[in-house]
Amino acid sequence: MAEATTQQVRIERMAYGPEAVGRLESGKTVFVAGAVPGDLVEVAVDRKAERYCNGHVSKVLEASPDRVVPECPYAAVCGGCPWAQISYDAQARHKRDGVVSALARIGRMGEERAEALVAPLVSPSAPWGYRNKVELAVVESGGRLSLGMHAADGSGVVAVKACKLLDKGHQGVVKSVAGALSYMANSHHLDLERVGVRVSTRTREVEVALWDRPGGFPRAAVAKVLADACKPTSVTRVMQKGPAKARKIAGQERLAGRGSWGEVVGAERMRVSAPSFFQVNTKGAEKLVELVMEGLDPQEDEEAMDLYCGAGTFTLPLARRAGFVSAVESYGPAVRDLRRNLDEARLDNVDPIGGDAGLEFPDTDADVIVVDPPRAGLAEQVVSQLSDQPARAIAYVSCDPATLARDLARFEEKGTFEPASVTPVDLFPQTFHVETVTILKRRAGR
Ligand SMILES: C[S@@+](CC[C@H](N)C(=O)[O-])C[C@H]1O[C@@H](n2cnc3c(N)ncnc32)[C@H](O)[C@@H]1O
Repeated sequence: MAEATTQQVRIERMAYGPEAVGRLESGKTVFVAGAVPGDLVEVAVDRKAERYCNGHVSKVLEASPDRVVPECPYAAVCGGCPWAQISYDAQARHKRDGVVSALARIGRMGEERAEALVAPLVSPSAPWGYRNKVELAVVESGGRLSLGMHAADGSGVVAVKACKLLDKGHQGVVKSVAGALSYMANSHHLDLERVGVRVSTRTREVEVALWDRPGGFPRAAVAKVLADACKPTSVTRVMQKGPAKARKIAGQERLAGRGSWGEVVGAERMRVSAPSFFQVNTKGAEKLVELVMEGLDPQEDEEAMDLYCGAGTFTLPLARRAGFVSAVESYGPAVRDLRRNLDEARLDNVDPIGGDAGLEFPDTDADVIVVDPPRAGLAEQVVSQLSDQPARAIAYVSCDPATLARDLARFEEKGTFEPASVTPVDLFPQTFHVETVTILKRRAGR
């Protein structure tokens, strides 16, 4: 049956994505942008696929009790806060439900076991003003450069006066950096692909990272205009190669200041270079470290392993407590950051290994292990290698409930480790993303 272009839909739940889910008159699933579970809305259908449709709210007919007016005036047009129309309590409920559902279905645990395993969601930060990083999109049209936030409908950039997700003292930096660079582009050729800004209330450091391709670049003029706009402590240029998404870099140049960004996480001071991963929510990162340390309780006479370790968020606190740490990271800039952070912390009981976690899996017997892979989760080979370890516990930090659930099912098949707890942590309020810390314990007799 052909779907009408506008239909009344009762919204049932949130997807693990920006949209809410309901059913069209035909029974077909529709993913609706801007909706809240419990709403009765008029949906404008934008896209029809064989088994589902996508649409957006054209009118709210009956508002859900969980619907709120977003705190940010750009929420409807900017892609940064797709859940901003949902009250924070309801966001927290839907995130936990999403984790339970992934474990029950993809992890093949069943609803009852998943419900018992998943702890209440932990919210380490305020629901707004929690980010230490923002990434500005850049669009060139008719010889003019526009910088701003990615538009929710993918149609370019949204110019904003401030980003309410960014740390309170720095929300206006988006406008000053965007304004300064678009002004400069009137007189200089700037072939920017994106601009990253990292800020810290704790260290007062602000870094602007300009992502482009190798070639000529008005270094001094850019450094000067940014110094006037936002007094950064570091300005760097990151030259990419290959597809922009792959984030492979041909080189990095320090244009002004320190050439990296500093943050304090718990008791540790860390420096991170622009291309390296660092959690965007510092209080959230601290909560992850706390949950991992509580779950593993590393001892002085024990050996630890930290796979996908980045610049060392877990490596440093592990090295303070365990006798020795083998830390593996595949991305060159992050390995260099890790080495520098270990040097500055005067920690010499870590073996920093550059390479793929599976190929360079440490040739050692660990007592406790941390894994914190990207969204793709663990390679099947890594689950096997971990299952062959004599460790008493593994902390699995995940940013994707679906791949976590898949990997827990693989651990179950191997039979050595079983999950003792899964704690969802909200590092990304106003979005669908949810982080989890799973503690796996060695099964009795294994
Ligand atoms: C989610 S981040 C976690 C980083 C770090 N644990 C932290 O909290 O800051 C995942 C890290 O894994 C690294 N990575 C991605 N694929 C990898 C692989 N196959 N082997 C080792 N590291 C990898 C990425 O470069 C990134 O630094």
